[in-house]
Amino acid sequence: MSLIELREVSKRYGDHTLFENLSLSFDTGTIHLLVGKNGSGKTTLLKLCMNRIQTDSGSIYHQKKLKCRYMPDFVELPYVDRPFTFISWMLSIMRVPLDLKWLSELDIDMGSEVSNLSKGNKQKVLLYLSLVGSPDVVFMDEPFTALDDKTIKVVMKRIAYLQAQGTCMIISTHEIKLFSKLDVVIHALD
Ligand SMILES: Nc1ncnc2c1ncn2[C@@H]1O[C@H](COP(=O)(O)OP(=O)(O)OP(=O)(O)O)[C@@H](O)[C@H]1O
Repeated sequence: MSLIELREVSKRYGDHTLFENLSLSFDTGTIHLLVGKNGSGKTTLLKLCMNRIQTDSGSIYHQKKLKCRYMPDFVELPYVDRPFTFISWMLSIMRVPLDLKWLSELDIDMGSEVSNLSKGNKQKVLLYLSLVGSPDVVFMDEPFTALDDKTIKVVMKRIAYLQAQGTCMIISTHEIKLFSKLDVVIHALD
């Protein structure tokens, strides 16, 4: 049985039909890339998969007790704490142990308040929390937009590691080339 299944899902906004009877399944250890032009429905499909928005018809099945993570394309992070305090607090809520090796690999600017971090460093904090531990499913919306080349390599290594551990990742991206060495399923939404 798949972790998540979409069965004949349709979604429209007004008279704009984004998906018509779409059926997809997401299994353990698979990477799915949602690709397509701006406005083609990548974020909408992610939100449907997460049950954050309603379908117009069709159904979405989630295996019970799935550990899911979501990395949105933008979040303000208005926290006065430094990254280490913020991350430790988030991990305690998530009930996931601190992984110092993964944290050091990302090389986050630990000296500034989270709210004052650069865009790339904020994205690193979100990536840390999305890819720490052993989630069953990770949803990521444009996770590479503010990252430098070195960080992209680190993140790709982590994604490959998690895939080997059995994590399913569903990623909206314009950067298909980054995944050329990985086994991925591409969903073209144009
Ligand atoms: N809540 C909403 N109400 C009305 N229309 C919406 C809503 N959310 C999204 N849309 C529309 O649905 C379409 C798909 O939007 P979506 O954000 O899923 O696209 P996307 O592929 O993620 O785009 P981008 O690459 O620009 O991030 C767009 O035309 C958008 O305007």
